[in-house]
Amino acid sequence: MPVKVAVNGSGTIGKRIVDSVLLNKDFKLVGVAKYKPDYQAYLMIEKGIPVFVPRDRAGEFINSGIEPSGYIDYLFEEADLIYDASPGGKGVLNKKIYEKHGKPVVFQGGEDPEIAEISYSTFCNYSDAINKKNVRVVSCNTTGMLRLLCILEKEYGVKKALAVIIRRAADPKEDNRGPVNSILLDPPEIPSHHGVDARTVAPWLNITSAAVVVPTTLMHMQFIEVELKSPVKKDEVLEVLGRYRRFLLIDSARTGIDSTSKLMELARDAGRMRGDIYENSVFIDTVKIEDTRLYLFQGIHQESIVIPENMDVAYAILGLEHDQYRVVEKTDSLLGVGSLEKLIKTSRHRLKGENHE
Ligand SMILES: NC(=O)C1=CN([C@@H]2O[C@H](COP(=O)(O)OP(=O)(O)OC[C@H]3O[C@@H](n4cnc5c(N)ncnc54)[C@H](O)[C@@H]3O)[C@@H](O)[C@H]2O)C=CC1
Ligand SMILES: O=C(OP(=O)(O)O)[C@H](O)COP(=O)(O)O
Repeated sequence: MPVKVAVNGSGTIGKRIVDSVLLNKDFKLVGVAKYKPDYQAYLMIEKGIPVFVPRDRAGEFINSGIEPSGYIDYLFEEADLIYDASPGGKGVLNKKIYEKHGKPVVFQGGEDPEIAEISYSTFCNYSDAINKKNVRVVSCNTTGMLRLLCILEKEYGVKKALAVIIRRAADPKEDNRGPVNSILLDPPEIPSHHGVDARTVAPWLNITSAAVVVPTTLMHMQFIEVELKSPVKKDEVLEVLGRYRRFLLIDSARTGIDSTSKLMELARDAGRMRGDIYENSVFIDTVKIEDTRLYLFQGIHQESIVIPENMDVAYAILGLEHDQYRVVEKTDSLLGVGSLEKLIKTSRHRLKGENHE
């Protein structure tokens, strides 16, 4: 029997969770909670997705020509698992409603860590999430940092890390946010919330982070410096990251991809849904090793990077699978994680005139 899933909120993250649930035969989407009768609601109805609405707003939907499938409380009652994809800070209010229904919930990174029993990132603490009632998937930048740092910890041990994060100002749809022509310290002190948040998942991690916001909507960019417990070679590190499909290794010299805009174009040209990049985009020419010290730049597509982890965590919460690697394999194959890597490698071989048959 597939697990019945409800999604509360259908903005940047919620709509992507909906699509990942629809791809997965282990899950059945009961429906989505919508709060405004906007074009997104029409689109969902067109796609056959049941839309549930607040009791006091049902009239607005019906007057706009949208026939809801029911009220939101019914959606939560029917579900085995709820995804909260509400605007940051609203999840804590929603939690009181979820508690009445007694269903497990996946919260997002815009909530405070206290909202859930644990904060989560698959490569760091999958097994801690098994059979938990409430789990919080950390935010996009923290997810990108933790994927890298938890793998490096496992392979080499991490002594210390620094993350300097160049944040996108807003998502592409958010025409109400700035800054314009500015570089904003976010916050105007060190550390930024990212390092602190990473330690809610990986308390062993000695990390400092700093962040600025710049006027772009496409992606975040992170400069990471890590001091490892043992010396490494660049090829070894790249081989390790390559084993995990959630890293897209970009060879800028050969592919010409040296910016977030070219990365986005690659994803769109490759036919990724919405042009999403679920992987950490690691620029391999920036991977520099000095004995035990490693430096690199990685691009993080904020709209989609947390979707694989949101999918993985359902298997842990519901106790469906105890082996994180089997879960990652399933999620990655459903979302096509790793497919861009193949594309880049193939074109690289073609550039070198090698036979890739
Ligand atoms: N947008 C991003 O780059 C990322 C966002 N996150 C986190 O994901 C969460 C959702 O963010 P976005 O999708 O960007 O927000 P969003 O603003 O794009 O979407 C939020 C959705 O929730 C709906 N909503 C409004 N009131 C609600 C309520 N009381 N309960 C449930 N839903 C309600 C809105 O109508 C909208 O559809 C936040 O915690 C955010 O911090 C995490 C990673 C990346
Ligand atoms: O979770 C995010 O960023 P973060 O990891 O820097 O906190 C998302 O890009 C949301 O950021 P926002 O709070 O600027 O909308």
